[in-house]
Amino acid sequence: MSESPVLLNKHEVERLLTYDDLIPRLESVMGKFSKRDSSEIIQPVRSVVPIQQHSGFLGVMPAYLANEGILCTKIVTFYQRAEGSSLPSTQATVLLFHPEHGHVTAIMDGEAITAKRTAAVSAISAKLFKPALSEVLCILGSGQQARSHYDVFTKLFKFKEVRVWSRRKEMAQRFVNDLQDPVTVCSSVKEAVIGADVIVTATGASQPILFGEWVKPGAHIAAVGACRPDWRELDDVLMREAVVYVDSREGATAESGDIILSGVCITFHQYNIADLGHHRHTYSTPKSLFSQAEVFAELGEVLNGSFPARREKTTVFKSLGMGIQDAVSAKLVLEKWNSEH
Ligand SMILES: NC(=O)C1=CN([C@@H]2O[C@H](COP(=O)(O)OP(=O)(O)OC[C@H]3O[C@@H](n4cnc5c(N)ncnc54)[C@H](O)[C@@H]3O)[C@@H](O)[C@H]2O)C=CC1
Ligand SMILES: O=C([O-])C1=[NH+]CCC1
Repeated sequence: MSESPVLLNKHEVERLLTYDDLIPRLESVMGKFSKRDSSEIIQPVRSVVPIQQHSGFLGVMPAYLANEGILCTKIVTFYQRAEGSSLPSTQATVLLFHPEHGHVTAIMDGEAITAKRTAAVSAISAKLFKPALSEVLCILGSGQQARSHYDVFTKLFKFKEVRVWSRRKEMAQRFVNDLQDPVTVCSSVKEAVIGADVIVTATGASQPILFGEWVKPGAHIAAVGACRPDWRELDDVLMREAVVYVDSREGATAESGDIILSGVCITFHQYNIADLGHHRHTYSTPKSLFSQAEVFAELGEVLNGSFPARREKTTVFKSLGMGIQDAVSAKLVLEKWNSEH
């Protein structure tokens, strides 16, 4: 009979998962994923069940990494919370399985994994795409992701100034009060982003909050929120002017409102020639005046050398989150735990 699974709470996962260990594993797995070798990695696009009555979603994120012997799934819920709600908007549990026998080997908190792996992947994007001279970091949002992004970005890079903006100024102030180093609290998004070299968007917004006209040419944007096809954080100007990188092309096509909606401007009608008394033919005019923002490459395609990092341009890394990122994180946590027991 199989042994009982190891159970690890948020505190344990937070303690065991370090950015120094995590970043090289994420770089390696994302590079491999982008080679699309299904004998090595299988990761379908996340299945999402809307919880309409409560403005929430349940997502299931499985992944199998054959060569590393990792079989995993994360189960995550995410909600659009009312302003001032004390409930977390993202909650998750990660399960590791024995790939050969199929039983569960570990059940662990997924909130810490989600916060750290997402921020670590954004930091990898910044390593590759941020301008060589990056002095100002701007974080939009003041929740869990904002905090993990602050932690890893200030650990890996040296900024002269860090700015934060949140919907309610007191939330940005509370965020800053928890930190050791000085951070500027901004009253508007515009004030926060003007002149910034690196911008993190980590909000629950469903309409654009970051406008291209405010963004310094050559800046890098790590866009973490807007994980639904009808949600956005970034406007059309920014999406069309920037070189756009994504974590997974399939995920971006299915889930990123910033990409999917970026071209939809004017919709023309379809009409049927039979209406005009001729033979029956359906004619349709172009659906939109502008074409959609193009995805230039996956982060993994840059990591594995198939595409360049266009650091000289304004760049957007559109992150949606991937099961493989959770899988390598969970494996790392379990390895560390095993080494202590
Ligand atoms: N790309 C990825 O892999 C992941 C993305 N996410 C997404 O990142 C975003 C942030 O997640 P958490 O930090 O966990 O949430 P959180 O609830 O801890 O923080 C959300 C922040 O967004 C702000 N916000 C909410 N609605 C807003 C609006 N309409 N306009 C402007 N600001 C608004 C809140 O005031 C708060 O500062 C969410 O959209 C979440 O779905 C979360 C996990 C992974
Ligand atoms: O990757 C992830 O866990 C999530 N992305 C959007 C909400 C949760």
